[in-house]
Amino acid sequence: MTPGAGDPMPPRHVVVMGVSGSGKSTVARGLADALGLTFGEADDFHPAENIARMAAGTPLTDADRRPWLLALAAWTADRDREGRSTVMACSALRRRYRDLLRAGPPVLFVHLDGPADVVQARLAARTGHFMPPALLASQLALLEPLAPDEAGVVLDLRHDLDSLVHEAAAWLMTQPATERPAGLDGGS
Ligand SMILES: Nc1ncnc2c1ncn2[C@@H]1O[C@H](COP(=O)(O)OP(=O)(O)O)[C@@H](O)[C@H]1O
Ligand SMILES: O=C(O)[C@H](O)[C@@H](O)[C@H](O)[C@H](O)COP(=O)(O)O
Repeated sequence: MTPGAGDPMPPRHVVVMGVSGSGKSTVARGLADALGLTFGEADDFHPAENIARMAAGTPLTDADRRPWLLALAAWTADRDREGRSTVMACSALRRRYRDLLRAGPPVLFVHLDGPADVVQARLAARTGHFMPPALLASQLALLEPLAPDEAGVVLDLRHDLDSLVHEAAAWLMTQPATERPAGLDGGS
């Protein structure tokens, strides 16, 4: 595999996770820019029906999410085959969702966590996004924090963007290359 620009090591894959409004997209973009990683926005992978459902104030079901999560894992596997490291903004609220995201190449998680009132205020101030602030309660109810056996770190979403990017990048530097399952072909 040929490493891409700014990619001295084998490809690595990061998912910035958290509830809607936690700052995933902002931090993931910042991290991608800082480290020269390929950025992915999970919102862009939702079929139109999922977007319409959320915009109408109805939380997605696990069945709604499954094909979406599989498409995200396939995108990561494709970039991996190209030798590109990635960072994706994806809610990844439940362990079973993260298991689907981990189905191909290994994935490291950066969970942006913090008080609901801070997130609620951010959602109330955010414009031009399909996700209604009222869905935050369902997202918080669904959220399963990273378990000790999941490769990841929890960062305080109240920190400013530069700090969060530095914290995430510093943590990534401490992570050894993850062992890959024998015969890994990127999940296809
Ligand atoms: N660290 C931060 N500090 C202050 N505001 C932030 C921070 N990160 C994101 N925001 C703002 O909060 C809102 C939600 O961020 P966004 O990245 O869209 O969250 P998500 O992708 O998790 O839904 C946006 O308006 C964004 O500009
Ligand atoms: O699984 C879900 O319920 C959705 O994917 C949701 O978690 C996601 O957060 C929305 O796409 C809103 O987009 P933002 O998270 O960017 O607000």
